[in-house]
Amino acid sequence: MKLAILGFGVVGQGLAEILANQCEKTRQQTGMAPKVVAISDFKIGSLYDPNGLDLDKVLHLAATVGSLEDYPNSATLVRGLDAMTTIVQTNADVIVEATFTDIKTGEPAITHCKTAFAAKKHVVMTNKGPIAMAYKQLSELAAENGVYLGFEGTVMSGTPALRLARTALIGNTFTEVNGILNGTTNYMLTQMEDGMSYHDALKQAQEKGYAEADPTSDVEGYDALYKIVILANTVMGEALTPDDVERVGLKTLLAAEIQTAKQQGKRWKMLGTIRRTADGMKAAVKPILLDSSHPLSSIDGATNAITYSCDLAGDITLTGAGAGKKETGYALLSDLVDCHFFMEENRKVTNQ
Ligand SMILES: NC(=O)C1=CN([C@@H]2O[C@H](COP(=O)(O)OP(=O)(O)OC[C@H]3O[C@@H](n4cnc5c(N)ncnc54)[C@H](OP(=O)(O)O)[C@@H]3O)[C@@H](O)[C@H]2O)C=CC1
Ligand SMILES: N[C@@H](CC=O)C(=O)O
Repeated sequence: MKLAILGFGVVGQGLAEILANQCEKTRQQTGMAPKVVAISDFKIGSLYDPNGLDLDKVLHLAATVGSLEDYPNSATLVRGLDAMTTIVQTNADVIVEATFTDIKTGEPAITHCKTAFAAKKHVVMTNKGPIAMAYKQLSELAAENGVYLGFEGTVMSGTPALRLARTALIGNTFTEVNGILNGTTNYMLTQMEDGMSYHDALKQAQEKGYAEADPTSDVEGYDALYKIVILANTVMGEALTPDDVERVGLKTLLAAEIQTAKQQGKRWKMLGTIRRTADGMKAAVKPILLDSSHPLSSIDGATNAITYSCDLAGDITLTGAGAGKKETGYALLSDLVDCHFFMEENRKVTNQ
């Protein structure tokens, strides 16, 4: 399995660290042996070696100088390829899409996916744009081209919110889904309850790698809105679009309201909701005041939680990290394992 990583920020480096240091167990359990052949990043630079890159050297340069310029030259090393050229011209068979989530168009990541599929390459991604804006089209294109499309990390990072619903809970109809789906705002709300200012709480969330490159996406609720759209499309089988979701940002809440609620044993949470109603699907992302008895009221910090209301299995709540370097890197690893099994299955069928 030869990987090209597009976007080498928090998440791309998170995956690379796991592959460099903690992948042996996965190899023993699954037989998967991934090799990173290319990295393409606006900020840190781009490298391609068809024989594989030395991840220890790459990660050291990223951590110390923030640039790949000093990576040692070799006869096979190519520098400076942009994302599209990396997809088309390298020998990678799996594209890892970890670039910027554009909340208006989903581009250029949608084009990255389409280009990869046309070149018969698999895609795993944490970028929410393509799945929120174009899931149906992309999943059909992947199937037509016989390639894998993985997107577990787009909702709740390394906590398997999508895989749980799409595999373990199969056969249920989800009547309602409620979740705390944005780590940044939940972290901010938790800090603000203890008196921290909005700006300091946001700054900390950014420093910890939770926030989007443009944190407006987090605080105005667009990031959670995208996740609601992804859940509706991929888990509930409903073709919801971003325009169908009511959205209210965190800024509408005053710091005093947050602290007063806490003194009354209540908590404000940015809640994402999708409900099947007699009038169709109703979806929203907004701050809601929860009683302490509510199953989502105790969720602190960058932790996320989701409750699936299932017609057969009842209410099932899953809690775990909603953002973070290692956690989101792990989400990509879990998709790579799934992709490895998909590739193995294809190989068996081809050899029959
Ligand atoms: N951080 C997290 O916990 C989570 C993040 N995600 C998603 O994963 C993706 C990556 O997030 P994260 O690593 O935190 O973001 P970062 O901003 O840390 O890293 C993204 C990197 O990609 C580069 N980049 C952007 N566009 C391109 C492009 N077209 N070609 C090459 N490089 C590009 C950026 O460069 P520059 O800065 O110069 O633009 C930056 O270096 C995002 O889509 C995010 O929504 C999903 C779940 C959790
Ligand atoms: N910015 C997002 C990162 C994961 O999707 C968040 O804070 O949850």
